[in-house]
Amino acid sequence: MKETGAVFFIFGATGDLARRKLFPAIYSLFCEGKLSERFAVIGLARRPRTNEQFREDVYQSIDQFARHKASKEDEEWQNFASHFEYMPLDITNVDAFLELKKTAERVEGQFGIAGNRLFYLALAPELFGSVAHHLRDGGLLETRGWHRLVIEKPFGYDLPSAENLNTEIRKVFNEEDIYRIDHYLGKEMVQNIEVVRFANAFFEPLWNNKYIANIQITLSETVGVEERGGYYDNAGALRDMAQNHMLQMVTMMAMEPPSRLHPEDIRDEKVKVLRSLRLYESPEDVRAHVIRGQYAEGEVKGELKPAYRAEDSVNPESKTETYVAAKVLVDNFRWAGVPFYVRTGKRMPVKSTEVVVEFKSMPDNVYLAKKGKLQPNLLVFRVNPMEGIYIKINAKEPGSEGTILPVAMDFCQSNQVGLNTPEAYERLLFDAARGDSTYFTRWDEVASAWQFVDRIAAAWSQNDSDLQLYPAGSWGPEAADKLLEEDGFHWWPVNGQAESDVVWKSGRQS
Ligand SMILES: NC(=O)C1=CN([C@@H]2O[C@H](COP(=O)(O)OP(=O)(O)OC[C@H]3O[C@@H](n4cnc5c(N)ncnc54)[C@H](OP(=O)(O)O)[C@@H]3O)[C@@H](O)[C@H]2O)C=CC1
Ligand SMILES: O=C1O[C@H](COP(=O)(O)O)[C@@H](O)[C@H](O)[C@H]1O
Repeated sequence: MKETGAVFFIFGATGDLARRKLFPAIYSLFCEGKLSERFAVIGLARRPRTNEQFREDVYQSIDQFARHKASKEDEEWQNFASHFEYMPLDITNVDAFLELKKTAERVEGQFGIAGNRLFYLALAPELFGSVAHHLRDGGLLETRGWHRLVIEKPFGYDLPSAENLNTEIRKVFNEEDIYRIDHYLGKEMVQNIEVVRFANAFFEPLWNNKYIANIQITLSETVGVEERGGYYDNAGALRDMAQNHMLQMVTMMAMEPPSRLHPEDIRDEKVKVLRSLRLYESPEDVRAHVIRGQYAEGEVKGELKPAYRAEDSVNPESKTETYVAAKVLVDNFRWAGVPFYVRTGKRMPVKSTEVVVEFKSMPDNVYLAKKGKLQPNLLVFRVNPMEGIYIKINAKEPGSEGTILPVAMDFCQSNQVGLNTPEAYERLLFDAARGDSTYFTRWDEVASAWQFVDRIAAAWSQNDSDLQLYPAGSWGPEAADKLLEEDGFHWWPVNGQAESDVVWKSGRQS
């Protein structure tokens, strides 16, 4: 990409995603020398903007959200900004795409770009299909370089709508040129799961139902629906987080080692996991294994927050879930009998993404006869906000006669490797531009995930009496705790909460 350059077409350039994630990501790539001088960004949306106004918008977004700071006076900033152009365009109007073609050719001439084009759809999903057709009909796919389509989630509303969307897009783009974003796959520690699993002799041999009791995945957020009430009230936590991010994290934890580090080999292994998910058989089965909740008024970090139903653009009688927890089973040789407990919710007490692997306890042995608390070993991937790995083991209490204490080995990547690791969108944009689709979801993954989720949605649509309200700032409905208690487990605290039993941290005795 660096040699031949590329034009990034950002559809939805005046929107929230572009402002918070995409412009800052492009700026970081620029600052780190990952873009050559041969790049240009064409921002596209309906509202009028001059190039100067657009560059000011980009500056503000970088000032607020980028990890590299910019100064308007700096030559570097001015150089960067000169690569940005804006063109007002209504996606529903095919003639506008003929105009866009001319703009693209002019910009490519100006920066010496050889015809590579990356079309990023930061748009409402209902517009995805028509953009693909209009790109073709407007002649934007006629250059000699590559043409890639980056699509935001959600990819469809259910399996049939996802199939329709896919059919439309595939009329124009080949599967290998479609990059379906799941930004969790761009997170450093999610990518690290593979490495920790497959590059460490003391994990891989234990990574199966003989040694692992359960796996817990938590994606908790303190925010509510913010300005996205209209979208969210239709989607809910199941479609917004579980169908994509949550199930993708299950695949990273459960997949077999790929035969080669090739995108298709890795995605082949991930899709096998999705196909092995046990589908809930009936509405009763769903009710027994999937818990849904919706936040009511409550305090988060000492601040009173309104109920979900009082949020902007949300139906005041909405039955949409803002929390979902489930017991998921992966029916294959490695994972038979190991529950994956997953949960995600808005307005939780902390923002945290964590994966906890709980190992089976040692059989009754001489140490159990001693006074102490033998706890299961835990391996924790801390994805967000701090990045790191935490391992909990049992050890002798110093100075005692064999009393056992749980101790922690805590590798905090943010402290030890350095803060400021690339944001997910930086990695994913860079990968899309260089043609690496490893951390994008292939169509068969999307389809299998919908197949699993559709059973839940269908059961929920029949009867909503199981929707439980939870106060904002709590950990969600109690039924989610019972889900684990019935199996003799409990949720492990996230973000290092309740670590009073930990005596060693970062390898030092405290
Ligand atoms: N925001 C986020 O945090 C996340 C967003 N996403 C996904 O990213 C996508 C974009 O989300 P977000 O940025 O929040 O949405 P916004 O509503 O903030 O932005 C939508 C953009 O689309 C443009 N647009 C709407 N209709 C048209 C049209 N007919 N022709 C041209 N442009 C149009 C709007 O500009 P204008 O009105 O000027 O035309 C605006 O720039 C969605 O698919 C969303 O699900 C995914 C994960 C997180
Ligand atoms: O895709 C989405 O993700 C965000 C949470 O992302 P994170 O990187 O901050 O953990 C969520 O708020 C949003 O509802 C959802 O659409």
